[in-house]
Amino acid sequence: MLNKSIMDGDNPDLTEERMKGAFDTDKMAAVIYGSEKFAIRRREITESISRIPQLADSKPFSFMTREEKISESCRKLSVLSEHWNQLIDTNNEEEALHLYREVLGLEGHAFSLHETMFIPSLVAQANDEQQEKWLGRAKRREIIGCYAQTEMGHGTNLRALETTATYYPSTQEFILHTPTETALKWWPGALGKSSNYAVVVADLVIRDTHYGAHPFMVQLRDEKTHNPLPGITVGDIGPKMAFNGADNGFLGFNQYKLPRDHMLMRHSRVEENGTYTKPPHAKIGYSSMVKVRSRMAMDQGLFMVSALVIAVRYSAVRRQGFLDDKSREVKVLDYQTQQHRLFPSIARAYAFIFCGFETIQLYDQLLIDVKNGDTSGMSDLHALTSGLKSVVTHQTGEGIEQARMACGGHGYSMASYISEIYGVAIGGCTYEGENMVMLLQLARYLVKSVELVKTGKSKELGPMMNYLAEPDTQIDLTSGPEAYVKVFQHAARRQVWKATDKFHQLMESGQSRDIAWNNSAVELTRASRLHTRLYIMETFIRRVSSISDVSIKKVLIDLVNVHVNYEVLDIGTYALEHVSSTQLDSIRSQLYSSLDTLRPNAVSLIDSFQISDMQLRSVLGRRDGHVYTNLFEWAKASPLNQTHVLPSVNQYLKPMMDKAKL
Ligand SMILES: CC(C)(COP(=O)(O)OP(=O)(O)OC[C@H]1O[C@@H](n2cnc3c(N)ncnc32)[C@H](O)[C@@H]1OP(=O)(O)O)[C@@H](O)C(=O)NCCC(=O)NCCSC(=O)/C=C/CCCCCCCCCCCCC(=O)O
Ligand SMILES: Cc1cc2nc3c(=O)[nH]c(=O)nc-3n(C[C@H](O)[C@H](O)[C@H](O)COP(=O)(O)OP(=O)(O)OC[C@H]3O[C@@H](n4cnc5c(N)ncnc54)[C@H](O)[C@@H]3O)c2cc1C
Repeated sequence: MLNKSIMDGDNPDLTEERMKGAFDTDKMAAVIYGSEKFAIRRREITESISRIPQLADSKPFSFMTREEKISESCRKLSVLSEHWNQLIDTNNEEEALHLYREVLGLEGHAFSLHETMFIPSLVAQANDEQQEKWLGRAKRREIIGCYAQTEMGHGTNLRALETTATYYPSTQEFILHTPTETALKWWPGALGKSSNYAVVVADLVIRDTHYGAHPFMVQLRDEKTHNPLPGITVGDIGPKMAFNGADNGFLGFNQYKLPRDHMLMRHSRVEENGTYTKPPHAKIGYSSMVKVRSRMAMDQGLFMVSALVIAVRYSAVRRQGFLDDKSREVKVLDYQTQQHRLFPSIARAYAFIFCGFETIQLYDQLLIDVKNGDTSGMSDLHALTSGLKSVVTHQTGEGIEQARMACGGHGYSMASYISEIYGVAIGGCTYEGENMVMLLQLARYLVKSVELVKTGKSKELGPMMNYLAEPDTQIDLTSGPEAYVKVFQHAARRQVWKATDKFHQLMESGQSRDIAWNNSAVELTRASRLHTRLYIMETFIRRVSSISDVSIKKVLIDLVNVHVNYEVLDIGTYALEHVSSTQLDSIRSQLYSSLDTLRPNAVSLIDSFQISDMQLRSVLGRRDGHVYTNLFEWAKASPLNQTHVLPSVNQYLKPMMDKAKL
């Protein structure tokens, strides 16, 4: 069987789609998840979870209050604690993330930041003795940690953080203090109620000299009672647009004492007498953010896929209107507009995930290099991940919203669960650095690269930057996807140079650097987006070219064709400077025919992600495709439907109507 999702009793429309698939979905899963071994492990973990009934949701998330969601995830975490070693290799981050996604979902939980930022901060920033003291405890989950950096008044501008950590050689202690209301830590995930420890980022002060943001390991709560320790004010910041299973929190310090060895000292040090040793790279303390940004292409790709699994399956069973055959309504997936709405996002999701693999590996390598004293790769990865997190979060938001609309009215219902996926995913446009700000970080790197070319130092260009020094050439669009890469290179190069020239001209006209930068900022962000989209396209093509299995490669080439045609048309205003409007018309025709080519494999392409019904938490997107029965059952389970007459009717509406009758 080529599509491993075929089951007796499924909706025949979906079975028909699965029969049409021209490739083996297990083999595709191995490509998506990087190896056959991991794809198998994912399935095994999912299977093992299904044998532990206490790990199932006690009721649909959409019917739970925020308090119930938090309690439910804590209940499951306590069940999981009995099964960790039997379910996963606890040293394998990807296995742990898969387990969390299955059992706890995407709405957040007590350990949301423990694995993603707290432990990585200890790994990257704590010295060997500190790791000896805390890392094992954190990994065994004896303590729960989070990452507390953002303050109510400042998130983006780290240099303006107000929380101080002042060192006193006489007592060999730091005093952590929150000098103003705006200095309250505000937003850290799992800080409010769950965590008893935090990596706190504070301005290091020694003898009135401010050394800027540094990380400190801080105990927040008593390990026996879980009460906040004296000098600490901590709580939950309230409900959010989504992600309400997490207790994002606030935190204030009132002259809170911290032993000297609680500053994380792998890279910078404060000696007993207050002597400060600076780190080998000024931004090395920012590594936890780079770690998360390097994961975001993968994580956002998976968010988009979840919405697409729902929308594509639903579109294959939803019949509405007629095409040729007037005896039976068509599957809405047969409409060109529906395909145009969904298939380019499927292509982007694959592309993001392939990019994500690369950037995760680049971060892991950087960690090793930095440990060995080599910080030379930091700027490259910072620039790359800054652009990538901004582009993928924005496009993921767009893709998920299109998926919702593609499900018509039912997409708007919580039964689809798409609104929750959307709400969680677009948080990524903000966290780990607001998107515009991060695009401008990449732009700094791009501008410097142009300056290298201008001053004859092209040899010093970083990875991916050589195209900035190349001349424009004729593009032969019949020569395959590489020609589309050339279009993107031309468009990105032109925009990067244009934005840089504008910035330089404004400075030459007398504007200060900062003002000239601000007056060029929109053009600079456009340059960063084009550069990043070029990187995504190149990575996608490179990954697909490396595949040896013929049937897998064939369908992925079809997907690449959708991608390159769609992307070039999407940057039409930039591309027009390099391709004629007649060529754009021909790209348009190719896009429509590539949608057609992909159509028979659409369901198998999204089934290949092997996202279980449990993980998807969507009534509309279930594997069995019995949409209408499932939807009705779900609505009947709504708390509002547990009585025929609601108390509020008796209390307010009936008396009001009765009064009106008098
Ligand atoms: C970078 C800043 C914007 C500026 O920093 P600053 O110090 O002021 O720097 P400048 O003086 O301007 O100089 C810039 C130069 O420095 C270089 N630089 C900057 N950063 C780096 C770096 N990291 N490495 C190398 N070099 C760097 C830069 O290139 C410049 O160089 P040059 O001068 O041009 O040569 C900084 O202020 C900043 O980073 N701001 C952003 C702040 C930020 O990102 N905050 C993040 C806070 S933490 C957070 O947000 C956490 C969120 C967690 C969310 C997790 C939620 C998960 C939800 C998903 C649920 C999924 C569930 C599924 C299950 C599961 O997976 O668990
Ligand atoms: C779901 C979620 C989870 C989070 N988790 C954590 C966590 O675990 N730990 C933690 O410490 N923090 C966390 N945060 C906080 C998050 O990191 C910050 O909100 C984020 O970095 C953005 O900073 P800000 O809120 O200060 O935005 P602001 O910087 O105030 O952004 C407001 C506007 O100003 C613009 N702007 C600001 N500066 C510039 C500039 N220099 N140039 C151009 N435009 C600019 C932005 O583009 C934006 O349009 C979380 C946030 C969310 C939403």
